Amino acid sequence: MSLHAPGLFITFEGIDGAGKSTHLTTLAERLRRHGREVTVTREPGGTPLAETLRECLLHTPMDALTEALLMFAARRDHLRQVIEPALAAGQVVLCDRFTDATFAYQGHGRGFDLAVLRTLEGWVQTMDGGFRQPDLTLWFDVSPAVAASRLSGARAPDKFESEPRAFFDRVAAGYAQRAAEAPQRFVRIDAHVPMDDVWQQVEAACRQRGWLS
Ligand SMILES: Nc1ncnc2c1ncn2[C@@H]1O[C@H](COP(=O)(O)OP(=O)(O)O)[C@@H](O)[C@H]1O
Ligand SMILES: Cc1cn([C@H]2C[C@H](O)[C@@H](COP(=O)(O)OP(=O)(O)O)O2)c(=O)[nH]c1=O
Repeated sequence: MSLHAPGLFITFEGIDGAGKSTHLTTLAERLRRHGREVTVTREPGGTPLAETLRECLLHTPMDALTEALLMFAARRDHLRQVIEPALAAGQVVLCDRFTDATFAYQGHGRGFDLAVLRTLEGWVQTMDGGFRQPDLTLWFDVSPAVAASRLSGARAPDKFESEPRAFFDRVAAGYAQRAAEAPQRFVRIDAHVPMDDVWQQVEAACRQRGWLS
């Protein structure tokens, strides 16, 4: 019999300014109070190598294939060094973005070939124990106009946040498509509403699965 609860892999997705980081922090606190060990991490990033790649990805212009390859290279290192060991130890891994972001941003935002992304997803997420996908993806769905108003003045925009509104319209449509393709993995969170109401939806998704009481 396992000595600890099974690991859980929960990803947070949505356009910049949707409220992912805010609610990831709250969920981490709640799960810890509920007795779980929680690893909080992010993509691109989460390991020294992946954080180095993040710096390039967020600030250096490059073509869409280069961007997709670096995203997946960072992801492979992150899976091997952080995510898989934490899951094997029975922890909850809360990850700010994962592969759905690559489909939404590089695929739909930049118009890069989705079939190539599917191939890369298959290679990169095949681990010793099988194909790794999140147990749950919380998709913070908010209109690009609302997200932009939340971000304005909040922080200096990076390469992606500097993209025009039309880019974020495509990214948002990309998330909707990924969610429609995997309805058992995705939960749509209506992120237009006040923070407390957003949190209620996150909490409900976790309670339904028995992860919070
Ligand atoms: N539901 C909400 N209503 C109003 N403001 C919000 C809401 N959720 C987050 N914010 C604010 O919007 C900004 C961006 O939130 P953040 O969690 O950093 O988004 P993301 O991680 O998705 O980019 C922050 O200033 C945050 O306080
Ligand atoms: C994981 C990932 C992120 N991104 C982009 C989306 C974000 O604009 C950016 C960094 O994500 P994020 O950490 O959410 O930025 P911030 O710290 O400013 O909130 O990287 C991709 O384009 N593809 C990906 O696969």
